[in-house]
Amino acid sequence: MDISNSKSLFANAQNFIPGGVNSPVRAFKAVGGDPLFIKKADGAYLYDEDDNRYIELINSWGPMILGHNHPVIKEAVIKAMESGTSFGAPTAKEIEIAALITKMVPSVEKVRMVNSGTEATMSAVRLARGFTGRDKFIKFEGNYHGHGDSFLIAAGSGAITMGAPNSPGVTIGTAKDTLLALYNDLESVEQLIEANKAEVAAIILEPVPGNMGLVLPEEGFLQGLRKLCDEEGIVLIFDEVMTGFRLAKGGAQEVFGVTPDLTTMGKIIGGGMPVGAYGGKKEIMDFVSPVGPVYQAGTLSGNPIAMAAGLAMLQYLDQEPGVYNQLESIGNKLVGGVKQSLSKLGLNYSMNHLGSMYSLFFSEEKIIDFETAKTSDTALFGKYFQAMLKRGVYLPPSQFESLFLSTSLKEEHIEYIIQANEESLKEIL
Ligand SMILES: Cc1ncc(COP(=O)(O)O)c(C=O)c1O
Ligand SMILES: N[C@H](C=O)CCC(=O)O
Repeated sequence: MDISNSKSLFANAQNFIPGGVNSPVRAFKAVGGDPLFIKKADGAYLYDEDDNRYIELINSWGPMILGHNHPVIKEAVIKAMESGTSFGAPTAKEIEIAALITKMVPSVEKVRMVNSGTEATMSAVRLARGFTGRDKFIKFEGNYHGHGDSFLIAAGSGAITMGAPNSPGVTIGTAKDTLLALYNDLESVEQLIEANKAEVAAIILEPVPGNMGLVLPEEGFLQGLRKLCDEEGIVLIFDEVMTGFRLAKGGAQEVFGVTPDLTTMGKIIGGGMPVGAYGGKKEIMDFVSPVGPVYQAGTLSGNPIAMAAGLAMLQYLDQEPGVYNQLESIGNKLVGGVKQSLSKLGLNYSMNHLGSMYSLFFSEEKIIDFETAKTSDTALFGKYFQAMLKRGVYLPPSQFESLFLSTSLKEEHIEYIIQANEESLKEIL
């Protein structure tokens, strides 16, 4: 495969951009080789600067749930562009999207739009602190909530991929208020709460973590957290930046029937534009400025182009019959095929799957948390990644990320991926 244009662009990019990329995981450091520079994308495909075509299994890290360049989103963006790109003033579309979010995610009674998932999680924790008058919060090892200082402690995603789950630059003062629990381990949470009685403002978690590879909550874990929060006056925050509008209209909270106090959203909510949001109970959300004392603002928050894209995306997901069944069926077929190949080849690698998200771990352990995720053979994952790429399948370039499927994957794509997966496994083992 000729990737000479990507190679020379990457060499040049490194002169002007740290590591040549605007987000670390894109640099392919964990899997070797040079990153591909992407020229365009359409439906299930990405095209690089050398005109190679790849089937998409990242989908911009989740947002492109309908595939790329979907006509509904494209038309909404073009139409919005004709009226100007930013006003810094309220618009009618902001009410429309906020109302639709509250309909799709009933625990969200009021919502504030921001520009990224990072802003959403930072703002939600600040709000929980302001609301409770407490300073500390609990997060889980291997969960990723964006790059806010207080989250870069035992963080998943690019942080663990780059070998820096605890980032320099985060002060001891900040870090001391982040308490670390073990995912799927209620006892570890109870101990932290006991040791920090009446000091914990919030528990924040990815209800279905996708940033240490995909991990599923064990029976009773989310319910147990809800109970603890109720007993201790702690704000329960579900970070649904990945899972929101993906696992179901109402996200992981709908799938597992557990209601958080606050929810953070991102990715799909912007239809591919930079959007995040946080929302939840009215009594908590009314603590946000200008009605309440907790400050949070944004020059481009609620940007009209971004709102048009997000609204078109959410309306489609809300109204198009069978869209989540379609995603479920794509996921089941693909994962079923990959599992068949694993057993045919006598491999016991672990797979976690839910709806349109899955991860194949190069580990024979059941992956239930950060410790077990880290048993994966990341060097072997790197070889697998390259073998798939060579066959035109674009995976997340890290073992510690989930794959994201889109409705644009048709039968022929699924069959091709299953075949490529089997050939790749044979090649690397
Ligand atoms: C669960 C989760 N929370 C927060 C974030 C941060 O979102 P963003 O990258 O839009 O800042 C991400 C992804 O990066 C995420 O996966
Ligand atoms: N896991 C991250 C977000 O979901 C990956 C995106 C990034 O860090 O660039």
